[in-house]
Amino acid sequence: MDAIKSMLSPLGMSTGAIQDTLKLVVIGGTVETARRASVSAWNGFVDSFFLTAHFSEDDYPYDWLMHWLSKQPSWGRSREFEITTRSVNRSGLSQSTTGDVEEEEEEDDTLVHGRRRRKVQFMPSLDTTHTIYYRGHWLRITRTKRYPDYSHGCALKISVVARNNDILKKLVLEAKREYEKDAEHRVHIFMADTTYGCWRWNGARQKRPMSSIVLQPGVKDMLLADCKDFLCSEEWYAERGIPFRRGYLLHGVPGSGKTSLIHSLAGELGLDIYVVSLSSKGMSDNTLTTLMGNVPSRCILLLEDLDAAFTRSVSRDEKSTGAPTVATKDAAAKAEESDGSTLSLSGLLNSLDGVAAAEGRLLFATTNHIERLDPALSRPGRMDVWVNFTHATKWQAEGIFKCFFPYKPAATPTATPPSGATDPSQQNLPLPKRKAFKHAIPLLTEEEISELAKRFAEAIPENELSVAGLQGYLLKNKTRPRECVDEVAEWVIQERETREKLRKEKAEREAKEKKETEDALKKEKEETEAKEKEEKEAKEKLERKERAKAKKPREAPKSDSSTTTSNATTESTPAATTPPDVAASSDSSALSSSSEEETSTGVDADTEESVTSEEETETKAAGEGKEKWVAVKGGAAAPAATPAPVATDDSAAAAA
Ligand SMILES: Nc1ncnc2c1ncn2[C@@H]1O[C@H](COP(=O)(O)OP(=O)(O)OP(=O)(O)O)[C@@H](O)[C@H]1O
Repeated sequence: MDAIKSMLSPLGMSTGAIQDTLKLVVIGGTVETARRASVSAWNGFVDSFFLTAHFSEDDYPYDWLMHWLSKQPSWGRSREFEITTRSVNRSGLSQSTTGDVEEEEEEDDTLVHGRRRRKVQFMPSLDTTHTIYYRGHWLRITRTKRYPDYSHGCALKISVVARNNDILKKLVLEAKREYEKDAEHRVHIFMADTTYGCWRWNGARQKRPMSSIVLQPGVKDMLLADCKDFLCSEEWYAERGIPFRRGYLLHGVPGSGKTSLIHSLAGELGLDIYVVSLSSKGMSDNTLTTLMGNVPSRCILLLEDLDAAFTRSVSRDEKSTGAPTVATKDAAAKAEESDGSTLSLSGLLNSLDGVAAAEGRLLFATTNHIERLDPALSRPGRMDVWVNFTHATKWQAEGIFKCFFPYKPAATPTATPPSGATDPSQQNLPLPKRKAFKHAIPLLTEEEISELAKRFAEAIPENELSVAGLQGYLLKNKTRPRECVDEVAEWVIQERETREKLRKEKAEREAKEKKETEDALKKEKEETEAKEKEEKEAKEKLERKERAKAKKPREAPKSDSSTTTSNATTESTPAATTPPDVAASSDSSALSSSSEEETSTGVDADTEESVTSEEETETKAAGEGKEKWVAVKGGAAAPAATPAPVATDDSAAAAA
């Protein structure tokens, strides 16, 4: 210290201030060291005594626990929140604090300016540790972000002081049970993410009752029974060494209920739906194989619009065969370049039943054009059950009418359904009990609704209109059942007219497009031919020039000797030796020299003659012409004009 003092004294600093600074540094350092030591001791304690479980947002247990936590009163008392109006877990169930939003929940069904009022939800904020008491243990719960730069990718960490992990198992099982109980009215949809080759949760939809799907008698029951039978026959398949997979191909006209049936089946069987669009951007064999390998064992895997996978066409043109024509091959190549899609048929087949393909899933594929499918794709083993969907039959029309108009509940409920209507979709639906019915629908008796449904069905032509079309008409008239039946014949006529008009427009459009394509092709052909002709001519010229060049040195001595005699003779030499092609190729120079001569001599015909025709030139070189040339040039402006033909020849030779 004395040494420091003696060192600093010449600088004029007070030793008291230095001492105080040093003391502060020492004290600060000690405190920080103590803090760090205590943190690491605590972490060591936690690590050695706490059991810690991690839950990733990508997986179901995270959802179960978030749902379970949202119901815990202690979670509700937490002092730090994020506020959101979005559903925060896969079930779409509210992630709300208890108490705070009950009032909001009561108003859930009210509409404000025609829109459903949004529910505000409170979410536990990130990186905050919450403590919850559960079955005699204190749970420390922290929600963290796995990738700070991305909005997705949260994780949950739960630590508890316990001797074994029984308490955590109980917690997860309880959370799962509660989640499934609350989510039993929903179907979860997952979409394929081709960029990362993974599945993304896309939403949870209300289950659709099977009775709301109207198909020909027996079809729904057959499918449902087949799916149920498959799901409980794992051992049977294993014993026989058959891969535990089943495929269903739903094909037929658009708007006939293919997708709706799959949704409904998923609800009935309690399965989630994993949707792959094979024509989506970036889809490749590898991505598809990874995706297919990652579907859970019990689920519905849906391949939509199977026929569009390889034509890469978004159009569902009925006339198109889907066969890879030359044009479509080019288009496919271009599409491949632009969207990076490299899916091949063999890649698809491998992903469906290769070694890496998942087992236990129900594969559903839909297509509007079964004739376009490769037989390998639709063979048994890949597609075991085929169902054809047609336009609406009278039976379907009657069923869908009954689904739309509920009847007035009778004082004594009628136990027996109308004769021949064992299918629930052919039974009149009673008024919904759960909520007050908001639409002003005149309530008719069951008999009247049945009667109206029959009349409605009679007016609908068999196998001509889509069920989706009928649904659209009924939706427009959902509060007018009687008028709906009275006006249906008129609607059918209108529909036919509209379809006819659309068909004509389409035909015209196609004819126009065809003509445009043909014109474009014709023009292209003409252009190509003209170009080829030009090239051919240029080539010929070039050959002639080369020939001329080769000829020139042989005649050179002649001209040399003539130069000694007169200028005129010198001029005549190139004219005589210039082959016609050279003359033609150097038209411009010839013309320019001619015009020069023209101005100087007023005679050009002879000059042109001298450079345009081989025969003439040769004749002239031999006799008369030569004389004529000499006479013109020599007479008027021989010295000035002398270089012109030479220059012409030179430039032609230079060009050659
Ligand atoms: N058989 C049916 N029973 C009840 N509703 C149906 C039926 N067919 C179609 N619909 C109704 O029509 C609409 C379209 O049906 P859906 O999407 O299931 O048809 P799709 O055959 O899958 O059509 P696409 O081939 O164009 O995908 C849905 O709203 C559905 O309610």
